[in-house]
Amino acid sequence: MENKKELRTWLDDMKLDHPLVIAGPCSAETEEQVLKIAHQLKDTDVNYFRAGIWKPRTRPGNFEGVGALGLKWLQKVKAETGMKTCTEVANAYHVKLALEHDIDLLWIGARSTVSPFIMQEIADALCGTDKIVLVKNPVNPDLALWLGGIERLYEAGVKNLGAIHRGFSTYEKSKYRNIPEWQLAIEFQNRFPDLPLINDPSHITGRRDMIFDVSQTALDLNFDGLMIETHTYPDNAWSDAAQQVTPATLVQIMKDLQIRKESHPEAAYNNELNKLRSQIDLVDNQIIDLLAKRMKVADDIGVLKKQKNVAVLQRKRWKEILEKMIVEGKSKGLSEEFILSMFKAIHQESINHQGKILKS
Ligand SMILES: O=C(O)C(=O)C[C@]1(C(=O)O)C=C[C@@H](O)C=C1
Repeated sequence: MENKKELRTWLDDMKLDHPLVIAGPCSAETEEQVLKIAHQLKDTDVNYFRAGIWKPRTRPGNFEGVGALGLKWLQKVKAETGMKTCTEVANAYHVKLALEHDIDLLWIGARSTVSPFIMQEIADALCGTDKIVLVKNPVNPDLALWLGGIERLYEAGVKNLGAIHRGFSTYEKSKYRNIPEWQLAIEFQNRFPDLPLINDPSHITGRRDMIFDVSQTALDLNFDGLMIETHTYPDNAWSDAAQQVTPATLVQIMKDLQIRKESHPEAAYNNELNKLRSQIDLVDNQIIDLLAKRMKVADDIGVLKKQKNVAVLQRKRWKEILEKMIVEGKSKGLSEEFILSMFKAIHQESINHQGKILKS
């Protein structure tokens, strides 16, 4: 699959003056709940009404969705409000039922994207459909697996495609439910700049108070839309209560978000920008020179270690460097997260260099 302008035709055809918005409850609970939320979202920026019908849960015993019955409620939503509808599908049977109930947009969840077998089954079931199909990133930060899932759909003749960035599972403690790994989303855009990319701040944050911030970051990174879980009574939701917002909050979020342009035609702005970019280029070259210099010292240490048969990894020294650099970085306005990831990468390169020397 190659990038091409036509990949975003379905989105361009909507002629929106704001990012695409998909909203609605995490789970369809009752017909009354679904319709109430839909009516509250009817005259807002929301383009697609979402509701989970089949809910993949990490452990058994939690609410697993109302099943096919919920599709009838979504049909009612469309009939009563005129809103387009969407839901998650996780196998060929779900696809068949969703298509039979004329669901307008289907998305494939993170736990399905990880499995090429399931993705192929879903792709075969969707063969040739003109419905919009969005693929969430797999739970692990694996860009090839994510793109591979989308490619299976493309090869099955699904042309109205897109992706949803919902963050990645992590073993490390984090303020996020699923860490965003923005770099991966940027890489995704580098590979497929015209494939619509939607952000899911609800699943990234797991907390409603962080949804605005993550949404703004996504828009600043040129995402095409947002999927935000919305419930009339978020605290009483049957699933993911902490991350849902009320329809009124959603409206406020959409009002407060700054939608920025990709560029600006003004000459003065572009001159100033180019001057600053030249400075960045200069500093970037200095960084490379300094890194090469540091690596040369690491190579010399490698030679010493080889002579005396000493191990590459020196945990105590490494811990000292990290601690010192975190303090140093903080005093210069650099976050601990940044210092850690940068120095971990430097250390790894140093280890790779010394490893080669010791093996030579
Ligand atoms: O101090 C050392 O022993 C080194 O080899 C240098 C270095 C580094 O790059 O800073 C590399 C590997 C060790 O684990 C610790 C530190």
